[in-house]
Amino acid sequence: MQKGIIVFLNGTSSSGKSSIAKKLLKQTAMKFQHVSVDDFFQGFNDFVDHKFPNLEPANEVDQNTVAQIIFDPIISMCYSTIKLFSEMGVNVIMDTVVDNEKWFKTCQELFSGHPTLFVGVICSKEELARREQARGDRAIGLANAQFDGVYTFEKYDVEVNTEELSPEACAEKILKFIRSGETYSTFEQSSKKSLGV
Ligand SMILES: Nc1ncnc2c1ncn2[C@@H]1O[C@H](COP(=O)(O)OP(=O)(O)OP(=O)(O)O)[C@@H](O)[C@H]1O
Repeated sequence: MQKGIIVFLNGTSSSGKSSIAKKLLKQTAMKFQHVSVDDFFQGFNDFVDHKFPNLEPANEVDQNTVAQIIFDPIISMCYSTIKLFSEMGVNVIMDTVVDNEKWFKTCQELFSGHPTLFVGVICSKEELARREQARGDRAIGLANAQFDGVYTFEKYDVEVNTEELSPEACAEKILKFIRSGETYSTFEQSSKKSLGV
């Protein structure tokens, strides 16, 4: 049974991942599903808001504790969903920032044996800062904070520089690689420098 391709878009916030994903979804030559971790967090927030509208916490819970209790399982759920879709033969675009070694290794373990196309979505710090200002819906400095944790790889299957290429051209470059029939070996062989967990 043929597994679905996982298109792993590796880029910081504002690098252009969602814009590329939109173009991949719009074309008709090949079908994809778009899986973003944001949707899983949104689902959790909606669940709490609707199911527990009168929740009155008796304790202050700090961000680290929240992250340990709920962020990790939510992120795991997102990655597992991607794996499941691939197992079902569905092509998936993975649109989430993986900026630490722990989560990168988790993806590698989970996606082992699944064709994972490793795409470097490249953009300079200066342009990321400019986009962040222009968007107004992301914390200023977020991309810069993620930069060193995200761009730690020497090799990708496909590299797209979003300062030079439009989202359409980036999507076309990715599709061209898929059509070429080359195998995707880079992801399994990659390792992230130890940059914190
Ligand atoms: N190839 C491109 N050329 C020019 N501008 C771009 C390009 N790709 C994205 N942008 C612009 O950069 C901004 C961020 O793009 P996008 O939402 O695709 O990034 P992202 O990586 O998905 O960010 P996040 O992870 O924060 O959701 C948008 O304003 C978008 O219009």
